[in-house]
Amino acid sequence: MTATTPTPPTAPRSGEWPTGEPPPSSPASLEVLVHRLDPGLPLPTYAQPSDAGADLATTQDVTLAPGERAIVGTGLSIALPAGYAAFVHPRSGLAARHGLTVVNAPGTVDAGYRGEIKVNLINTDQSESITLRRGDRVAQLVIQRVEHAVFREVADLPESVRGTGGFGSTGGFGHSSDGGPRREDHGVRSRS
Ligand SMILES: O=c1ccn([C@H]2C[C@H](O)[C@@H](COP(=O)(O)OP(=O)(O)OP(=O)(O)O)O2)c(=O)[nH]1
Repeated sequence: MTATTPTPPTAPRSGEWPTGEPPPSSPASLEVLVHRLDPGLPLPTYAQPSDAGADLATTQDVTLAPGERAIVGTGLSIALPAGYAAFVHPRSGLAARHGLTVVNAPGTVDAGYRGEIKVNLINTDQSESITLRRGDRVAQLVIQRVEHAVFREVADLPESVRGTGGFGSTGGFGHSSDGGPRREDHGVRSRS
């Protein structure tokens, strides 16, 4: 038998997928058990093969007045493998067009949760109501691996470049690294 010499990997060019191949058109798949509490509604659906979020539909009609919240059902319960969580995110289009978002974005669905996935919606528009009909796609579910930390208490933490600088410590709207004058946000006030 002739020994084959393994082909050395070619170094990826800048911007290229590391193997030299085009990137996969869809992410690696994970089997997630799903139970339809409302068989009239679809399973979570990825609108495009490479989407991170699978759309979730509301089980009920609801009208949200400006500033109003509502918890809607999705008719779905799932069993995630241990080490995963699902996150209920808003849909960008509804947020941009109507101000519809998720109050607790992203909502966290724990691996052990077997109840119905619910969506806590809020209409942030100041003047327009929004009416959602049963079956409308109101949110998206992103499934991710999560780590469980082992919290090890120490007297001092290792140093870092940011250190203890928190909210706004790198400046206002201006870029902090371009050497130019920074546009600070002194004039910006949040409404109370
Ligand atoms: O947008 C969401 C967020 C949560 N849940 C469900 C799944 C989750 O596992 C459970 C509890 O959520 P979370 O832990 O965020 O809520 P909590 O207020 O901390 O409640 P708990 O004391 O039950 O942990 O509620 C949803 O259906 N939708």
